[in-house]
Amino acid sequence: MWYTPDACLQLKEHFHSQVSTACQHRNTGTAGLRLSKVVVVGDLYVGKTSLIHRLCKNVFDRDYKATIGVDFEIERFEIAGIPYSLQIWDTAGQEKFKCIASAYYRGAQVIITAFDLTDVQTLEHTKQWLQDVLRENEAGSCFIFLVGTKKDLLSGAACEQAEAEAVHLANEMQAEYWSVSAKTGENVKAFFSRVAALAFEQSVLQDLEKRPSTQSQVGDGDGDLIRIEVPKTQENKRPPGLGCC
Ligand SMILES: Nc1nc2c(ncn2[C@@H]2O[C@H](COP(=O)(O)OP(=O)(O)OP(=O)(O)O)[C@@H](O)[C@H]2O)c(=O)[nH]1
Ligand SMILES: [Mg+2]
Repeated sequence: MWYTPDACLQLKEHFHSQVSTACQHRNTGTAGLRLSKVVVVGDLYVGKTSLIHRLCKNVFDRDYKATIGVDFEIERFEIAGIPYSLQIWDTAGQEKFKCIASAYYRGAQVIITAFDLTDVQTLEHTKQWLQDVLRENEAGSCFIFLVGTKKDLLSGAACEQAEAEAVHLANEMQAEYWSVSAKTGENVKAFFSRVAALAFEQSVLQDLEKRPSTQSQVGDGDGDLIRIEVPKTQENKRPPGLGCC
């Protein structure tokens, strides 16, 4: 299993009843128009850029090109019939670029701490990466994921061992654990679809809370299964002056 109940913080299969009702009535307010900010951090060479490029461009490049500072991609999803987008910030793992990248940590709704499944040191460093991002955000306001990359390079006992250590650390970090391969694409869409679903639900709930109380009483107590489709089209935008030397 790519993620286990042990490693999963949100075991529920359904949206909050208010959210599913709001979706049925196409009454999700401005939530569908908003972008959720996702920040991806982790040591250099763990595969952050490769993971994002697999999702957004469906490509894999064997050659390493270090990210300089930060870069971002926007990926559109459709969740319970409502369009929803993630703005995914790809940060540099190299120490010398850390001060540039950390300027973009603020306002993260989702934090993805990535490590290389074949390099245990990169797992050990994820706690520090997480602390750095949390320092710039309100405590308890972010979904946290621990993601093991390069799953294609491990199998059998070595894989089980690495995953067990990761699940243990994920529990300490209050993070949900996933393992992925940018090379084969394994779990990449499933993982980001889950990220999008959780961010979407939170955004809709926040939107409903802001409305007058009579309007927010729309729940009928029944939830809908979370249904997500990753659309074929996407739009990639880059901030001026970023993502290049
Ligand atoms: N086999 C395998 N190699 C991978 C995978 N993901 C990334 N790589 C390779 O690992 C190297 C580093 O990948 P990047 O995505 O550039 O790493 P990064 O974390 O963005 O590195 P920085 O930008 O320096 O922080 C590249 O040579 C990739 O081809 C994977 O899933 N499987
Ligand atoms: Mg990179």
